Amino acid sequence: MAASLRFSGLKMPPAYSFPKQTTSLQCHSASPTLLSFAAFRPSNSSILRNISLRRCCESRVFRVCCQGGNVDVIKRNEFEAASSGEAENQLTCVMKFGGSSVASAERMREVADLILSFPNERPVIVLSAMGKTTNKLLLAGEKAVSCGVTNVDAIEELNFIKDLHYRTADELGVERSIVDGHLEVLEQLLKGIAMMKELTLRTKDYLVSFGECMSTRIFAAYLNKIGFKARQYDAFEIGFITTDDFTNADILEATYPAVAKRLNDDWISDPAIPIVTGFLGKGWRSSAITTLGRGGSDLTATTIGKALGLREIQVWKDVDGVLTCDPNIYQHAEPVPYLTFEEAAELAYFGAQVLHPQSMRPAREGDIPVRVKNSYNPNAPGTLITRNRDMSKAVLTSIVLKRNVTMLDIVSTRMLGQFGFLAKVFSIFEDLGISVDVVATSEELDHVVEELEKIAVVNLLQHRSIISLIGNVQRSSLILEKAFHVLRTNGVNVQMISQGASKVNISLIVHDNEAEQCVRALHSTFFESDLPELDQ
Ligand SMILES: Nc1ncnc2c1ncn2[C@@H]1O[C@H](COP(=O)(O)OP(=O)(O)O)[C@@H](O)[C@H]1O
Ligand SMILES: N[C@@H](CC(=O)OP(=O)(O)O)C(=O)O
Repeated sequence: MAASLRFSGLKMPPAYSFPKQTTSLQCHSASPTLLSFAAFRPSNSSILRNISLRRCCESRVFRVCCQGGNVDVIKRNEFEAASSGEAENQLTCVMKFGGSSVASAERMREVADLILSFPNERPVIVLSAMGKTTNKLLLAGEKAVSCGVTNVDAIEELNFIKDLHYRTADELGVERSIVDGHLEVLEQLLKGIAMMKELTLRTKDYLVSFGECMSTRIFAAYLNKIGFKARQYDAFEIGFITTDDFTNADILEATYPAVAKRLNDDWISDPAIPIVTGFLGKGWRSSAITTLGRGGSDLTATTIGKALGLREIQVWKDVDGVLTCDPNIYQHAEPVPYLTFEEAAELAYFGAQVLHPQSMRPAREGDIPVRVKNSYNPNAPGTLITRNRDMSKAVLTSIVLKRNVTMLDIVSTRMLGQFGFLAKVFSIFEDLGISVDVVATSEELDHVVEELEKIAVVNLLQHRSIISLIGNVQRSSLILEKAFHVLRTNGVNVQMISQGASKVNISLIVHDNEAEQCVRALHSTFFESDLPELDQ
């Protein structure tokens, strides 16, 4: 079993023997100077080459990564003398490129140039499917359900996908055979769906997996062709173990040591840039391919970052970082330079498409900084997400809109405050498997309403939006004062307000048709005009 140990700088013992299979050690201190004496020495010099000492940027953390063996605390200069040159060979960071970054041969070339423009990095690369391939695969599957087996080869999306991948291989000068097999099996799978006239969640996950399996094969082949040794990995073959919740699986703990071992062992025995499929895993009971939910490649990247104890996780997108609001709603959205893991998680959870909702968890647990960068504009500084940041000047960080939410007004038919009423309400949602702040289909809601009407008067209000104000809730009075002033002058009636338990989020519910206008007005007030001094 791999272990991850953590010491506070002050409490760290002068010498300590770590258990075998230790993969990651972290030393935290309030003062960076205390850390100058904190370093580690392998008691067995044969494992020296698997050890590295790193200072995490922007945080006062030194991280020592090793692979098995006993390690003792020693003075930093001793460590440096002992390990000089050896740590040079470790994998250093993870770079994830989303669909928009690898949408064509030209984009793949640019991404390769970008990766190679960091000669000091030895990155693990995570790729999503090319462009809109995942959507096209799902559409092809839906069409296959009703089109009849003989018509499968005429499905427009199937032909689009074939053409895109063959053309990309041709333009990059790699063999078409790299994706031939996958495209053939994909067509067979669609025929199977047509035959069965059904598309289960399990089949959906297998179906969409072709996107990542092909993009990574093409990209790895291209890097090899231009002289940079790369090795393709299917995540479901290297230890990404998940729950069996098809289309929305969770990563299980066993993933971390398994992935670390496989990638480290291969890197040590035969170094080649690892190119890993994002988004995919293997169900622990079913052994079938699972997916981590839409946008799940971000989670693949942060999982690898934590597993290997890397210095940094980079997610490369088509925008200059996390922005102050969705640029599709308001074009004057600006990049947010710094975020905490908590803010980023909240932002993603409440619907900002830019990050997968679960992706911050491994980064936070491993205390690994996440940088959101623009692959179309690599010089832009992007957003740096870390455990802590200076909040002294922070008011609002970002405004997030989640549309098409249904609001349920539930009034107890029994005496107000009756014991167990809320517990009963939530158990109804739990029994029906519906997340309270996630959009449910009207069919599901019929069941909820039916059940709730046994204990309450229920009023169902559809076409609502949640506007989440992510920021410094120490300043909540100022935020609310400003927000309500803006909304009132725009004639908007707020239908509900709640402050998240995480204390970085205030949510307002408004009618769908007023929501975008609200976001724009709130953005102008909070980001385009002066706010009062924070100590007032
Ligand atoms: N607050 C936000 N900040 C940045 N981008 C956002 C935000 N809200 C929505 N987006 C959208 O998210 C997109 C980037 O996310 P995504 O499509 O998942 O990228 P990729 O496929 O490259 O991983 C942007 O193009 C932008 O349209
Ligand atoms: N291809 C998957 C996984 C993913 O993360 O994609 P992207 O990085 O392009 O959002 C999806 O479309 O959901």
